[in-house]
Amino acid sequence: MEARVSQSLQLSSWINSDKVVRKPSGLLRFSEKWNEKPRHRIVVSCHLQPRKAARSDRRVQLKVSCSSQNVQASVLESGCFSASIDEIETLKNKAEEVEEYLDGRCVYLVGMMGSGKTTVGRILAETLGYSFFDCDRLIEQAVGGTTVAEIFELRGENFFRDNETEVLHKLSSMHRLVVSTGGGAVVRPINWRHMHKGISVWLDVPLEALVKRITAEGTKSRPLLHEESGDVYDKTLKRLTTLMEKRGENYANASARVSLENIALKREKDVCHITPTEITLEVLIQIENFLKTQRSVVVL
Ligand SMILES: Nc1ncnc2c1ncn2[C@@H]1O[C@H](COP(=O)(O)OP(=O)(O)O)[C@@H](O)[C@H]1O
Ligand SMILES: O=C(O)C1=C[C@@H](OP(=O)(O)O)[C@@H](O)[C@H](O)C1
Repeated sequence: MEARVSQSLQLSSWINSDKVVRKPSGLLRFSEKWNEKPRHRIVVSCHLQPRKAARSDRRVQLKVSCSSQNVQASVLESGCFSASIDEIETLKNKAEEVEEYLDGRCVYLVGMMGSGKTTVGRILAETLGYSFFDCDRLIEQAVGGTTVAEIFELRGENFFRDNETEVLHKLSSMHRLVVSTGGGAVVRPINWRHMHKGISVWLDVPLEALVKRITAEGTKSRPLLHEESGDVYDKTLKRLTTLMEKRGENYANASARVSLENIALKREKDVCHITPTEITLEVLIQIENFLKTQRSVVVL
């Protein structure tokens, strides 16, 4: 069922769809359900800028929400991002090239908390026609609907990590998934055994940018950030620096690395202005590079 949900999200299949309802506000709404019984439903809302702009300037707000009667709503999550039509086309073309090499293998996004695994993961899944899963949400469900922060507080980090390993184990037997892992999933070698069944990508974001994102969002949902005292920016930076020192080598186990500093250099932009769509494109490029190299090694 998961695969069917994400396939219907492929941009080509819905953006040209006859079922799209156009409203004067510029809102396009597309709703689809499967089977005779309305068990699975997906709603895609797409805001096109109403003004007349050059094609490359027109931006699309994509909002995706999915629900299913037999899968809890938080598994099939909602997301929102903005991209130009040209960017979407470039992403789609790159995804088509990468799919040939990827051959249905899962993609695991790893990286520090706040590195954009969830944001980029959703776009990547949609672009590849894969299903998206967020490990933290799956752990919360496995433990009975409590939040990650509550699990840490009531059951401790080890209990959380055991559940994380179990979730990765289960996901590793599946195909065509993009998985957003928790920032600490890279520490246990057993988790790498599961993730290496697919392709792993490290979203490498400079600490200062991470701190800006996390403090803007609030640190409440991230229990490992509550151990320092003082100003929220300083203590978050301090804690992330310590975690990064411990985990840097672990992240480097990933099949591919996407460095925001490198993207910023390439695009002559500030790191903080690199969009999730630009990062997703780089993820696809790096996956392709890795898989091409792997293929050429096998041929030799
Ligand atoms: N490229 C980006 N530029 C600016 N903010 C971003 C970017 N990617 C993600 N964010 C924001 O950073 C925060 C953390 O992103 P998220 O995807 O939840 O990270 P993770 O899943 O790695 O913890 C969110 O508020 C998100 O909107
Ligand atoms: O870095 C970590 O150890 C953690 C990161 C969190 O996930 P995100 O990376 O999605 O924030 C979550 O798994 C938990 O709070 C522990």
